[in-house]
Amino acid sequence: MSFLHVSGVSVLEEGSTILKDISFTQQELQNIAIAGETGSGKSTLLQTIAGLVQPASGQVLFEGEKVWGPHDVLVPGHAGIAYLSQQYELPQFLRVEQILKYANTLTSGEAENLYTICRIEHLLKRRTNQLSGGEKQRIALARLLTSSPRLLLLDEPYSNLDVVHKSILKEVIRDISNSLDITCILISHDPADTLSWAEEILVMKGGQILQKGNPEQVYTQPVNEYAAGLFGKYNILTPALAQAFNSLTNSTLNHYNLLVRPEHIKFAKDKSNGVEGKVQQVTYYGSHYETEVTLLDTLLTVKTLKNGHQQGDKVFVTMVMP
Ligand SMILES: Nc1ncnc2c1ncn2[C@@H]1O[C@H](COP(=O)(O)OP(=O)(O)OP(=O)(O)O)[C@@H](O)[C@H]1O
Repeated sequence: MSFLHVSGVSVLEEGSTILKDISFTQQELQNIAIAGETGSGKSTLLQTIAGLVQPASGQVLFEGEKVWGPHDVLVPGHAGIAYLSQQYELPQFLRVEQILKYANTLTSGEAENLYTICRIEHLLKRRTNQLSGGEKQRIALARLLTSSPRLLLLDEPYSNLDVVHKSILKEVIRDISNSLDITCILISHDPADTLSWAEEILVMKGGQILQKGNPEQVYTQPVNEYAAGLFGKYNILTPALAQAFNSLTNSTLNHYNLLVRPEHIKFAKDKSNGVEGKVQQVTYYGSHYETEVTLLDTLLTVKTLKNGHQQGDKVFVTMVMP
């Protein structure tokens, strides 16, 4: 039995199809991330899993039992599933400890442990109007977790957070899985959040799952330009360039490999191991350089740690298979 089994879920709103035939499974403690452009249906999918949106067809099974939609039950939602919305709200001007006390069904030891995991022990005496956005969000999260859910759905938790609060929240989310044994599904626009955290990534477009795979698969073998673009810069190899690289590297590029990440393009010593090109521009990004090179009428981006080139240089370029 899967922990979560979503099968053939479609959602209609105002006559439009918002989700179309979504199916996937999640094992307990498996980290799943959802990526996709704005309006691709990510939030609607999480809300349907949580029992907050009614599917027109298909079903969600959580721990083997059907999650009923809002049309089927008096109080929408499922006791074992918590959904942290992008628009979470905290009551105004109350002390944090009061807010948490109302929701709390934990023993005092369990509650203390939860506040430590959420990094909010030092905030309990504050009023909600004396908190930063990141602190408010961790309190909203702690409040959800006081009901001891087994599945936590995080809807873009990192948007609007500065670097410091984002890195605190990343640690909190890891501890929630590791120490509290809560399984998570997370939506994020930032590839750095999803690639480093997820065991499986669902790529959504137009209400459908376009690609499903582990981070290495979706990063190095995107099914199309849309999927490639969600996880960073990419080059498109023309058939002529693919053929030239094939003969240099003794490999056979299939259609997946025609979308190539800049770090998989390398400079070579001479024409015996590289295709001749001309440097158009070198840009510094702090952690690396990106060099734009034209070769065989195609503009490619090469990512390197050091820079040894300038505009107009003749260079030789090859490819490493990811
Ligand atoms: N209740 C509703 N009635 C009508 N249309 C809706 C409703 N809820 C969502 N939609 C539409 O469904 C589509 C998917 O919305 P959803 O919020 O799930 O996308 P998303 O991928 O989460 O977007 P974002 O990244 O901007 O949050 C959008 O075009 C949205 O306008």
